[in-house]
Amino acid sequence: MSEIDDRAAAISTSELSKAYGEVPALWPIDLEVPAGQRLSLIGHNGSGKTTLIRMLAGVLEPTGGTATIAGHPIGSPDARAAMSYLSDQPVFYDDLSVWQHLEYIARLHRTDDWEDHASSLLDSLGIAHRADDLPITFSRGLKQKASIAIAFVRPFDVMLIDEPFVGLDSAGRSALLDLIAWAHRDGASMVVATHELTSVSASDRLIALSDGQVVYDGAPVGADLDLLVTAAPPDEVGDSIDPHATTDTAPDTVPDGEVDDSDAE
Ligand SMILES: Nc1ncnc2c1ncn2[C@@H]1O[C@H](COP(=O)(O)OP(=O)(O)OP(=O)(O)O)[C@@H](O)[C@H]1O
Repeated sequence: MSEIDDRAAAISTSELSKAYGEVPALWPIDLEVPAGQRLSLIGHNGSGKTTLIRMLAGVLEPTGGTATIAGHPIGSPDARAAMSYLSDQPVFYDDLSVWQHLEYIARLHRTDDWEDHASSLLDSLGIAHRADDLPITFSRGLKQKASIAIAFVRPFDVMLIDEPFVGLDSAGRSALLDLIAWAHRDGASMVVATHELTSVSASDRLIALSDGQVVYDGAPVGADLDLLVTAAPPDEVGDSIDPHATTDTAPDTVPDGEVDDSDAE
């Protein structure tokens, strides 16, 4: 018998949307991700995955709608405290080593006994020997590994992960999959946007986006992943896809000439 999880939903959105100028990047989406769920987000290039993740992370202003993380409005201090965000574009402080990044983030989130956890993260990612180096001097893959360690060193209820496998060697990929599985087993909600379709089957749930609209929301098992990443938006979707309900109106408030407004954390 499964235990009842009475925590607030990991993610809840109501008509959350984003447009750039007159172009909708994400149509209004109503999404409920229960606490503890492991969700994979797939879709073709430009389908809206990063847009959704960045709005949830509180680093990109929505055009319309609302959303919460662990019951807290996105962008609020409580939402940031509950959520760890692993961006697709690693950003580091110029003058901090990997270890100093880990210490800074752990202390910022008042993490006790972080050193052992930090050491084991660096070991599992194979970068313990680079702990005292500046991550800004790293290769793309090493930066990604440092960024993964930083995301996992602090406590979180929800982790938002965008394209985490880019640049990773097979050992790094496998270490990351282990970390995601470990955090999920520990009760965290994991949302992973990815083109790495082989990683999807371990999820509880799969959502596919196409041109900013949900074209599939269901179990990963049995889903035709190759078809889903090339699927047209709902009004053109074929019978083999189970389209999820979306609104058929474009985002209502469209700011003029808006550009992506952040990488700031
Ligand atoms: N700063 C921006 N200004 C204008 N349009 C943007 C901006 N950022 C994203 N877009 C557009 O929003 C749409 C969704 O982009 P998004 O980055 O969310 O896609 P994605 O699914 O993450 O793509 P990829 O798989 O290539 O990472 C695309 O059409 C993209 O061109």
